[in-house]
Amino acid sequence: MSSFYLESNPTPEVFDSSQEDLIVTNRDGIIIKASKQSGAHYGLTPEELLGASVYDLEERGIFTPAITPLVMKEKKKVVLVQETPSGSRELIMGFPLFDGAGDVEFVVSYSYEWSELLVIQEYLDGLEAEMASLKEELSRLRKETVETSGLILSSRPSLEAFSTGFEVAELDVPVMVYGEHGTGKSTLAKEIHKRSGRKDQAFLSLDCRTIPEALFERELVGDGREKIGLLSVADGGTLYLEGIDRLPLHLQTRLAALLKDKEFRVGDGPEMVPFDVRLICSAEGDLAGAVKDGEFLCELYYMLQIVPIELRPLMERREDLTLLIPHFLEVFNEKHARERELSQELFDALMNLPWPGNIDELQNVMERLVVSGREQVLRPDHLPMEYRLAPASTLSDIGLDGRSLPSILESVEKRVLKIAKQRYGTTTEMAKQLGISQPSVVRKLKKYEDT
Ligand SMILES: Nc1ncnc2c1ncn2[C@@H]1O[C@H](COP(=O)(O)OP(=O)(O)OP(=O)(O)O)[C@@H](O)[C@H]1O
Repeated sequence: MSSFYLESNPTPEVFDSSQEDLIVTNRDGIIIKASKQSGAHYGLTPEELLGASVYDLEERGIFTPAITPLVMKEKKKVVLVQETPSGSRELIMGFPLFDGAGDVEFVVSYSYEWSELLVIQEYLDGLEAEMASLKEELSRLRKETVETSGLILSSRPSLEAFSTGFEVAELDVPVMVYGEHGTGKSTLAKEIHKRSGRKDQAFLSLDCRTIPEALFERELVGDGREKIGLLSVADGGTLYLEGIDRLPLHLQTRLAALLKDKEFRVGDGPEMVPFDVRLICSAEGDLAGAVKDGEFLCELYYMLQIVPIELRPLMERREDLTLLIPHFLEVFNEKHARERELSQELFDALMNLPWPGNIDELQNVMERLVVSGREQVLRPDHLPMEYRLAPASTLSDIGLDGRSLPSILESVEKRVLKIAKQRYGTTTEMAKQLGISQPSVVRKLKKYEDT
């Protein structure tokens, strides 16, 4: 029941000055107030309406039908369409006004001419068309963001990783992407989505490394009020969970339950909402090892580890690096309207840096190079300070006086190891580049650690 209660006067001052078509009737159906605009649609003046009975007007075919009896009966707002004697159509809304005992004492009716509504309809149609074109634009933009053009896949490890991803893209199975920070895990996830049957739906990411624990579940399922969960927004699409290995155990349990049930409860409501989302996850660490150490839930591991793909560090993808350097030079030259070139020395230096931050780090250094200085040809000394390698030692730097050959060779070995560590980052790569075994590299590093 509507709750308009009548305090005293049902027809305040504002009613008399109203430009709208308003009529007030009492509970007997007698019109006790009629605004200046009322009656025009029925071919009557407001004065002719005042004191008339709506039942009479209905019988005379003027109000077809009258709204007051319906509001009296329903005791709530009623909306209907009237045919007027002139043949026009009116949309009428009637509201009850109640007395202190809760009975309908007056009925206020308000009418709009159909043609006015047509204007509103036209406006709504316009809005709808605008919405449709915005939706189209959004989906185009979404596709564009996902379409990461300019992929460089030249080394065997990256070719293998991406082609596995492309092969399984169409299969509706979870994918687990392993790799260090900045190796291209989210790029691969987007490529898989783009090539899957879900490509026209959303691709959303959630970074498990940075999301506060207390917000994780709310982020996924929403709160039933203002927050819509990712599982709803990405329904039919793909959800990329970054750094799943950093998710605390109790949230892993929650995630496993959600994935098992394929439905969730929003807020405190009784309703269970099903979802259909393909998961792609990434991890920097070794998940199998984490399972063994009791740090990763075995059940969740088996749910996610269907297609594991590994992206190797950039340092082990030299063929990619050779192309990524000129690629980013071109990208940033264009972005900053520069025409920088790389000297061969700088190119060699870039090729020999260890890039622990992988492609992200390379990208950052390339942008810094392009925007720094004024010279067109960039040299190694244009590199940010922390990337400039100490000049290679020459034998003349090594003190020979009074030293035995083994002691001099040890000094040389120590320097070589220091540079190799800086350049290649991992002991595996150092071993590969220096042509010795990895345990031998570890042993030598240990030997020179304290000297
Ligand atoms: N094969 C590639 N060719 C060209 N650019 C690439 C390639 N792979 C990744 N990139 C670019 O490298 C940057 C890092 O990639 P991405 O964000 O996918 O790495 P990530 O492993 O997901 O990083 P993080 O662990 O920090 O989330 C991005 O700017 C991306 O566009």
